[in-house]
Amino acid sequence: MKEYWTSLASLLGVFAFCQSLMHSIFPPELRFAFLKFFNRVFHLFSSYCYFDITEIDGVNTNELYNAVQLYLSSSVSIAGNRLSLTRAVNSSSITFGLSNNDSIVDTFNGVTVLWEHVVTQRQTQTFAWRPLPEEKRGFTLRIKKKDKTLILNSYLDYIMERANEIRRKNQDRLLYTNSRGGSLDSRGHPWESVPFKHPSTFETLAMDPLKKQQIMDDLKDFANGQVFYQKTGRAWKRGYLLYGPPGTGKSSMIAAMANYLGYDIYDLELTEVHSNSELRKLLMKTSSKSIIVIEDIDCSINLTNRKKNSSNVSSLSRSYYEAETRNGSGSGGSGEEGGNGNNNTITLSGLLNFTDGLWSCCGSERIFVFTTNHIEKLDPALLRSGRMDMRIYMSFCNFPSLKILLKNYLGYEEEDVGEDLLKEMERVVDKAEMTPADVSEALIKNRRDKEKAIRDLLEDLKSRGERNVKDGKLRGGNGNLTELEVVEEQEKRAIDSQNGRDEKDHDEEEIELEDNICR
Ligand SMILES: Nc1ncnc2c1ncn2[C@@H]1O[C@H](COP(=O)(O)OP(=O)(O)OP(=O)(O)O)[C@@H](O)[C@H]1O
Ligand SMILES: [Mg+2]
Repeated sequence: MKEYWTSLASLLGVFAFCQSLMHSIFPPELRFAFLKFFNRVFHLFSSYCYFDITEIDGVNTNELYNAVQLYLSSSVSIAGNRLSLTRAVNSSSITFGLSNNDSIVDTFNGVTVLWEHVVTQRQTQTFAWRPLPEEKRGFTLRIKKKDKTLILNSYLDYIMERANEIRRKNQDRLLYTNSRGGSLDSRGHPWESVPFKHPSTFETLAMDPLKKQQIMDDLKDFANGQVFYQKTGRAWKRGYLLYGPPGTGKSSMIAAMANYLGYDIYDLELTEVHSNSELRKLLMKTSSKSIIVIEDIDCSINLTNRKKNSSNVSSLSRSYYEAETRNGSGSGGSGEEGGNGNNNTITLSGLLNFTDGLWSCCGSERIFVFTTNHIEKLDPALLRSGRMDMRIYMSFCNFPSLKILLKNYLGYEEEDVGEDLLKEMERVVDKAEMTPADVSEALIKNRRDKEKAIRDLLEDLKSRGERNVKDGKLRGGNGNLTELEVVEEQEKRAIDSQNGRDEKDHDEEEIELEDNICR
């Protein structure tokens, strides 16, 4: 051991001597050339190669630098003992990072690499369009030469992907709206955004637990389904239709979906969109991993009459034709649209293209959610599978939902309520047809006195149930209208109206055809 130290000291001594000799004998240019040469020889024989990832590339920020910083933050937070902490704008969490000139080892597919965070003082401020930071920051990646192909092909991609995930997790999600009408912001963006902080989650959502689990599984399958969608040649998107009476949790469900998947929400206000092409532009400006929501689709716009009375143009193509000519003239709707006196120039075809056509694939991993209180009013074209992959009926408060609400608002488990009261509630809850919103209100009102809250709620449930039976609102021998019956009834009505419309459309088309032939 002693010998080893002696030889190392003598080697260093020789090196120092050579250096001082160089300083005294050789001019700086020669010294620099020698060092460069020495460096080259060293790299030639070294088994490592190095990659520099600087923070600023020319005058642009290097995205890879930010990605590496974020990526390393996930491993540094566990391993490092001197860390830098940052908190980004729009973020409610803190990110750990490597301190200046610190290094860390990472392993990828069995290959070990070394990252060094290099910070040096910027020497002179060269001319730049924007002031550069005083410090020059960058990462140096050291890898074995034999691993170069693997690293360059997949490691850096992996880092970018992981960084995006971390960014999404750390950053507050955004809620976008197009309420500014067709006007653009200074960056040419048609959407305005605010941080999205809705507290609704699947845990707080009152609905049948089995149905809830089904929806959660469906969402997870979708989010993890990149390979599946690619393999089957389908666009990576999914449509959900939420329907049911007001106050049954449709909007809360959307918030829960966004919180569950970590997606942004685009709340599309159809009445603010003036044409099909504007709709397309809005779609193009949405990001992937997002939920595009059209609430109360039956009220937003008259979308039921896809085919309209027309003189000499096929009605379906007419709706396209109308939209396009109006776009061409640049007007916001001249009044002849659809022949229904409605100034809005969006057509059902435009909307279907938005969710379903080629344009819908200009991003990926997107969910479309439509909500309505009246499924029977919707055009069947909107309901067909592929467009609405899942139709979810949000029902009046039933017993499983009631138990969830009691837990949410009073912190009560079943045993806290008491067996008799619980049975009584179970007996009356379906007949009462109270929405979860009504039940929530009743519980919030008395949340300081939990027993009173339960008593009042039970009274409320009973009196509403009796009233419903008396008014003949409920059907069946015992006056019970089951949730299944409600769903069946609504869907049947929707399908009936589809058949009716199809027949009517068919007749109209035949008349049109005859007219055209005569002409
Ligand atoms: N299923 C539910 N689970 C938990 N809370 C609910 C549920 N349904 C309604 N609520 C409560 O009632 C309020 C209103 O619900 P929400 O806005 O989600 O209903 P909605 O179905 O979207 O109504 P509308 O059809 O009028 O838009 C929510 O703030 C929530 O607190
Ligand atoms: Mg709503």
